[in-house]
Amino acid sequence: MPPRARTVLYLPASNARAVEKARELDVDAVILDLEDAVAPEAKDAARQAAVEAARTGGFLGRLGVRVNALDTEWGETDLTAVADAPFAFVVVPKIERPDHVAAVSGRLTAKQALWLMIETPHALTWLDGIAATGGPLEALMLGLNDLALALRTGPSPDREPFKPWLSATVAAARANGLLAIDGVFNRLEDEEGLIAEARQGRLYGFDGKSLIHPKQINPVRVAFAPTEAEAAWARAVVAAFDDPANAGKGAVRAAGGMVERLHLDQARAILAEVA
Ligand SMILES: CC(C)(COP(=O)(O)OP(=O)(O)OC[C@H]1O[C@@H](n2cnc3c(N)ncnc32)[C@H](O)[C@@H]1OP(=O)(O)O)[C@@H](O)C(=O)NCCC(=O)NCCSC(=O)C[C@H](O)C(=O)O
Ligand SMILES: [Mg+2]
Repeated sequence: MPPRARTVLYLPASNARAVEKARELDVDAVILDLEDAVAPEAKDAARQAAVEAARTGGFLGRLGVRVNALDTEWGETDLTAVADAPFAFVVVPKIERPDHVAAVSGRLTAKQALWLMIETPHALTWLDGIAATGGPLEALMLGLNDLALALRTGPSPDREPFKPWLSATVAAARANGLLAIDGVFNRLEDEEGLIAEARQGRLYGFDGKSLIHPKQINPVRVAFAPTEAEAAWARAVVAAFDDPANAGKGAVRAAGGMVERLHLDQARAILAEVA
């Protein structure tokens, strides 16, 4: 079972204050960014700061690092440095094809998982092959800022142009036992919009969402947790199958509808999330 990843917080590894703050934040995962959040002139210092932060430890969430794309001048140095540090996972951006994944997988330590950003048109066309590469691969993360740019999509309140890719990413992740992490929400002051987008992501099947600010943590954690109605449904399903009158039945009545044993598994999964 992959680890919980409802709340995944990015921060620039070059921002010492944010790194310090991230240690006390109750998130499922923290990603120290070496890529887009770090200016070119700060790349070397950020890499060093990330490695030091990992060695010092003390983060409540699992600690990951996002390296620069492997075809940039920093990618190779980043990968060598972070593979030598105690990061639980390494995020690689701008992956385009399955053979790119194989080149990275062999560079990580046995304890490091690999998370891949799906954020280029090529990655969309190679999605199934990328997701099936196995090895240390643990998660697919959508990079919707880069995708919007590359696909030339326009703004849409409901992420209309991305809907096929939201579904395809979740399907590729599910088919390969991976986590599916939704993209970031850029509008820092729009909590209502953040909640709506997080709920949409959960509806599409994502395990969690990428975050860029501490104030996004709580709304997203709540949006990804089972609702009271879902928990009530799950309790009713479990109770129905526990009822001796239903012993040996595959399909029974519960919560006003028909449920089968597959729903019992779903109900147990929901109750495990509530706990
Ligand atoms: C977006 C920000 C630049 C905003 O910064 P700022 O206005 O300075 O923040 P605040 O003053 O509101 O900060 C309040 C306190 O919280 C700390 N803080 C802020 N952000 C973070 C964070 N992400 N993690 C931890 N702590 C954070 C501040 O230090 C303040 O602390 P204190 O001094 O104690 O009050 C900034 O939030 C930021 O840099 N966010 C992260 C940006 C980032 O990492 N981007 C890269 C990943 S997203 C991406 O690339 C998407 C993908 O690739 C795609 O293509 O879509
Ligand atoms: Mg990106």
